[in-house]
Amino acid sequence: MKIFTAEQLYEADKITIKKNKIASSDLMEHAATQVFTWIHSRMQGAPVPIHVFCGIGNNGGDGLVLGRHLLQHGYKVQVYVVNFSDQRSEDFLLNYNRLKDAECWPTLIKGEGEFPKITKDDIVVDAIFGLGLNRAPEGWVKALMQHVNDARAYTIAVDVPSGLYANSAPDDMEAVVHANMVLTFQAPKLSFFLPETGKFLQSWEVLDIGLDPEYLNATDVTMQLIGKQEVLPMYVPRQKYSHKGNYGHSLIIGGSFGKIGAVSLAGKACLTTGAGLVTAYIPECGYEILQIAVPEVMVTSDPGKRQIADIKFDMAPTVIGVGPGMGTDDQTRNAFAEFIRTNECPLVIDADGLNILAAEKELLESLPAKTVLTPHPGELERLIGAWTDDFDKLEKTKAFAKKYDLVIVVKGAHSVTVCDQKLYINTTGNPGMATGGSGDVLLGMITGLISQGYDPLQAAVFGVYLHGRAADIAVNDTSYQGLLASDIIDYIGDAFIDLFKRPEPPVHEEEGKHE
Ligand SMILES: NC(=O)C1=CN([C@@H]2O[C@H](COP(=O)(O)OP(=O)(O)OC[C@H]3O[C@@H](n4cnc5c(N)ncnc54)[C@H](OP(=O)(O)O)[C@@H]3O)[C@@H](O)[C@H]2O)[C@@H](O)CC1
Ligand SMILES: Nc1ncnc2c1ncn2[C@@H]1O[C@H](COP(=O)(O)OP(=O)(O)O)[C@@H](O)[C@H]1O
Ligand SMILES: [K+]
Repeated sequence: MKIFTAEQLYEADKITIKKNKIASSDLMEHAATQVFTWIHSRMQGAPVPIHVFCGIGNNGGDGLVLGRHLLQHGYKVQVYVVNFSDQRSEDFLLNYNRLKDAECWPTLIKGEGEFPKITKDDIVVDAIFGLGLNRAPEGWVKALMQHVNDARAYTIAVDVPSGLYANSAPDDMEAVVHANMVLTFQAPKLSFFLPETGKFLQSWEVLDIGLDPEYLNATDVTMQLIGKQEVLPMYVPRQKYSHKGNYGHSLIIGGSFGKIGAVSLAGKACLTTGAGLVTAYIPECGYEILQIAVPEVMVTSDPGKRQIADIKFDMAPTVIGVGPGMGTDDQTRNAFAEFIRTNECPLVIDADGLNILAAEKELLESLPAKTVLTPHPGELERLIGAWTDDFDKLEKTKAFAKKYDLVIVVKGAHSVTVCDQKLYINTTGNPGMATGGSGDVLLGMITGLISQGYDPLQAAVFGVYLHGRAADIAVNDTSYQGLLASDIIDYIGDAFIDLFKRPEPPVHEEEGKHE
């Protein structure tokens, strides 16, 4: 799914109005009616008090339209105008008058003494600020937002939680509405997926408000949300007459005394994702451990007993995954540096491989084009330096990826793959994955996909998707707490099968009956 910037959405707005010869108020009516339908289909007329807070721009206008529909359907609704300015947008005014014609007089809020009482069993609709926010809300407006947050009522934000920008960090983290649900127009916004801003919402849904599909299809975006629809076209089926030689030979380099498990996880994940052959290159101490732990993986041992000391192997791998459990001992560091200087094979690098690269930045110049790096935030910071906020982090990662021609997977709740100035934001995965070893599994999976012929960007995007999806299926059996990295491997097969499952048809109230 495409993620548009606020500017692109404003442009789509204009084009839709012009092309369809409609008034902007028609678009507002349509958009806000979708919000109404969403709420109405869930509340079914329940007499729960609904507080609709409207700003004075078009986001507020949406709130007024919604208020009118709720009222006309008999809901217990109170509409407030958050009067932070005496200006009003044209469509706000139009809908203000329509609301009055429907015999509803919104309450004007002009200061702190005028905040309404909200209980936690009420419903709040936040239509204070939308995409037009251009500075931090201050004074009593900020206090009102905090009043809403303190009430802990179920809060539905229209388009965006007020105080949040679509594609930059809020100026004041205290001046943002916390939304249980965001009903966002036409496309999700980048800020929904980054840790510092995503925390302001629990869930989101896109409402199709009918913006011009031709414009939306033709407009190039630099950000994409990656779900099943996006990865399915990447999937390459297995051929009937193929043999293991068709699916590549992966080499996994890593491990040290006490951390052989990291290689065993990566090697097994690599095979389970479909690599034809996998060899592990590890220090001598891990030889028997690995042979016993994963019999399908072949093992070559390094001359170093407890850590890698000199990376030399007698084979021609299709791809090399390097770093898990490797350590950063001086000997290992020298061996890794020498390996990077002479290597020409495609690479996927994680963990200590990244730490050594961060300490010896000149090595970055020797990486093959489109080498995949999979840093967690700590490793990323060592590589690219500190950032001011999540958006700055992505900009810096883009610049770094461009400079060295890399594919970088910024790992997190929504892992973001960065390549050629574009962002691919993953939608699968869950907090159960915050457990030791899950990154090793990811390295193995991406390596396994490159081994089979996926290009590095596709391997990263598809690998991150499958990794998260496997964990999402696994937690049905394991719980979040009980999920281990090895469980993710056990469910990789289910994640592949799931690619071809259609969503269940909606169930009617009569249990078990499908439409
Ligand atoms: N795009 C679409 O497809 C469609 C969009 N629609 C809806 O329009 C929404 C965008 O509406 P919008 O442009 O009128 O901006 P909105 O967020 O209501 O408010 C801006 C107002 O607030 C002010 N202001 C800003 N920051 C401030 C601050 N910190 N503290 C105080 N004031 C501040 C600013 O004025 P200023 O003071 O800067 O002169 C301005 O008056 C969008 O999110 C969606 O809900 C749908 O109806 C139809 C289809
Ligand atoms: N809260 C979360 N939601 C979704 N995915 C997560 C979450 N926490 C961690 N992950 C995923 O788990 C993996 C953790 O990797 P990493 O930190 O390198 O772990 P380790 O070093 O223990 O192997 C990443 O792919 C990350 O995206
Ligand atoms: K809002």
